[in-house]
Amino acid sequence: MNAPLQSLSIEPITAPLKGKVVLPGSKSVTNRVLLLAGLARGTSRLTGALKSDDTLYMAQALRQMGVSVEQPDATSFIVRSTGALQAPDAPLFLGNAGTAVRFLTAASALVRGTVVVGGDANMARRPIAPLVAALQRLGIDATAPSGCPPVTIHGTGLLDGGEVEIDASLSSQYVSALLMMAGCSRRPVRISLSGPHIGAQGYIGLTIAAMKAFGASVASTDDTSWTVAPGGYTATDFRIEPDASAATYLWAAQALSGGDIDIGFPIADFTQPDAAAWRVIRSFPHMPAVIDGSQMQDAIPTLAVMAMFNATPVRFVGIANLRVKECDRTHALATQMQRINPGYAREEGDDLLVFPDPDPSATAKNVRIETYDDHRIAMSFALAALKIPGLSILNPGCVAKTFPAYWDTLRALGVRIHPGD
Ligand SMILES: O=C(O)C1=C[C@@H](OP(=O)(O)O)[C@@H](O)[C@H](O)C1
Ligand SMILES: C=C(OP(=O)(O)O)C(=O)O
Repeated sequence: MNAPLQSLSIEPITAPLKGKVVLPGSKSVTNRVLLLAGLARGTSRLTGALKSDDTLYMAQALRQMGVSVEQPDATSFIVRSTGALQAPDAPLFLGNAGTAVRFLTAASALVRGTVVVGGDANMARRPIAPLVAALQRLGIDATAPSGCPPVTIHGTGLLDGGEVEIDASLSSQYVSALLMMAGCSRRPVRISLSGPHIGAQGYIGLTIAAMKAFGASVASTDDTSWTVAPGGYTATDFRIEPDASAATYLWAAQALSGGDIDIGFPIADFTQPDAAAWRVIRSFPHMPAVIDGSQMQDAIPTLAVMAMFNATPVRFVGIANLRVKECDRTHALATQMQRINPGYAREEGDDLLVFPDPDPSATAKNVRIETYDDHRIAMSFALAALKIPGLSILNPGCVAKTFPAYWDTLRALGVRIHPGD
C-alpha cells in the first residue's frame, strides 16, 4: 500500500479554468436516504450517491445493524432492509462524519439492545449533549459522559412518541436526527426548538423532503416545531442531487480565474442550503462587506478564501458554530491566512474578517497550509494556491471525507498539482 501523500503543491494558474466537471453526489442527502432506506422494509435503489468516507461509514454502520447495502456501481447503493435495525456486535465507528454520528445516535433508540456510536479523535470533540438530553427526555437510555461521542444507547426496540424540546443552536443535525427517528415511533412525536435559533434551517427542509419521499408525514406550523406522524418508512428509489458544497469550489475556481466551468446541474435545481453561496460568488470581486454565513455554513471556507482576492474587506458573521465543525474553522482560516500574510485575516469574537491583498501574486511564500484533517480547509486553500505562488496543501487526502476526486477534478481543468515533500 502507498503511504498517504504528505502534501500537494499547486501552481498558480496562467489561464482561465474551463471545462465540464462531474460533481460528487450530495453528502447530506446520501446519508439521509441511506438511513431512511435502512429504516424502510423492502429494497431501495439510491442513485447519484456520494461514495466517500462519510457515506461509506454510514453504509458500513447500517450493515453492522443487519441492513444489506450493496454498491452496484460508483454512484449507486441498493439497500435491502426488514425495516428494523438490529443491535450491532461492535461499536459503530463513523470517523468524523457528523451526519452519520448524529443520525445514527437517534436511530439507535429504535434498536432492541445496546449500540455504541463513536468516531475518530476529532469526532470525540464535537458536541452531542443536546441530542442525548433530548433522547433522555423521550425516555431513551442514552449517555455520553464527555458531552461528545461516543454515545451509548440501550434501546427497547420501541419508541413511544411524545413531545421534546431541543437546543439546536450548535447543530441542526440534532433536529434532523430526531425527525428521522420519529418516523418510526408508535405515536406522534412533536419536536420543538428551545434555543434561540437554529444554524442552517435549510438542512431541516432537506430532511423533511427525504422523509416524505420515503412515505413519512411531517407537519409544521413554523420553523421551530414539527410533528411527525407514526407509520414507518416505505422503500423507494431515490435520485440524489449533486453536492452543493462541493459545487462552491468549482464556482469559486471559475470566478477567481475568470473561467467557465460547467458543473452539469442547473443552479436553480439545488435544494441544499449551500447553493445560496452562488449569489455571493457571482458578485466577486465585489463581494458584500458583511456576509451572514448562518444559512450556508459549509460554504464559508470557500467564500473566506475568495475574500482574500476581493476588491474590499469582508466580515463573516453568523458563523459561531464553525468552531465545532471538523475543526475550529474560523480559527483555522484566520491562522492559515495569517501565515501567508499577517494582514490577511483577523478573528473578532466569532466573526472572521478578511482583508484582501492588493497584489496577491507578489505574496510569494513557501507556505505549507495546515489543514487540520478538515476537507474544507484543504479544498478552500487550494483555491488560494491558484492565485498565490508557493502554496502547498498538507494532508491532501483529507478531501476523501466528501470529495475524493477533488484533486483529479482540478487537474482535469488544467491546474498543475504535484506531490510535495
Ligand atoms: O444536516 C446536514 O446534512 C448538515 C448540516 C450542517 O451541520 P450543522 O447542522 O451541524 O451545522 C452542515 O455543516 C453539515 O455539513 C451537513
Ligand atoms: C460540517 C461538515 O460535516 P459533518 O458535520 O457532516 O461532519 C462538512 O461537511 O463541512
